[in-house]
Amino acid sequence: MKLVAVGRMKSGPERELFERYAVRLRPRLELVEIPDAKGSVAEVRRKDAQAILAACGASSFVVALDEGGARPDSAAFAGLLERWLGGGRPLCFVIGGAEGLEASVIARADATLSLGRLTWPHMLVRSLLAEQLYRAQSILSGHPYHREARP
Ligand SMILES: C[S@@+](CC[C@H](N)C(=O)[O-])C[C@H]1O[C@@H](n2cnc3c(N)ncnc32)[C@H](O)[C@@H]1O
Repeated sequence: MKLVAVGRMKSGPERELFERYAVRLRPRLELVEIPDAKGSVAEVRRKDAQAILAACGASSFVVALDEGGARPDSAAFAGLLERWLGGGRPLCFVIGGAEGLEASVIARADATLSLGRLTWPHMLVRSLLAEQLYRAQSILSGHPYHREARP
């Protein structure tokens, strides 16, 4: 699995939180960071989009993290992840930068994923995604990390 994300994560609490979950993931999660682009909002989004889609590759199953995307609960996300991994195409998650994702990325994406309607800082989205991937993996393997306590 690959995570293509805009910006470089410095060492510190955000990186530690991401790595806490990322190191436990199987298959491994390869992080590909796209350097911040310069220019107008439209230019930044276009440059980001080109770099993101090139990093994912033409044959990948692309999942774009987007506030307006699909909102599965964690159990449903685990089911989706199982299906995506079993689909035979390289799986590539995508997180935009401060200016967000260009519409071309959403259009190219094979699936979208929302972490709720609130806007999260893009560096934090990496950690949230890594945690949900770990939770999904735990659900699929029957590991007690995920507790289904709601009635
Ligand atoms: C700071 S946000 C960009 C906000 C920007 N104004 C926009 O309209 O997209 C940076 C990236 O984090 C991700 N992101 C932020 N909040 C999210 C959420 N609630 N669900 C899914 N992805 C989110 C998206 O990939 C977004 O492109």
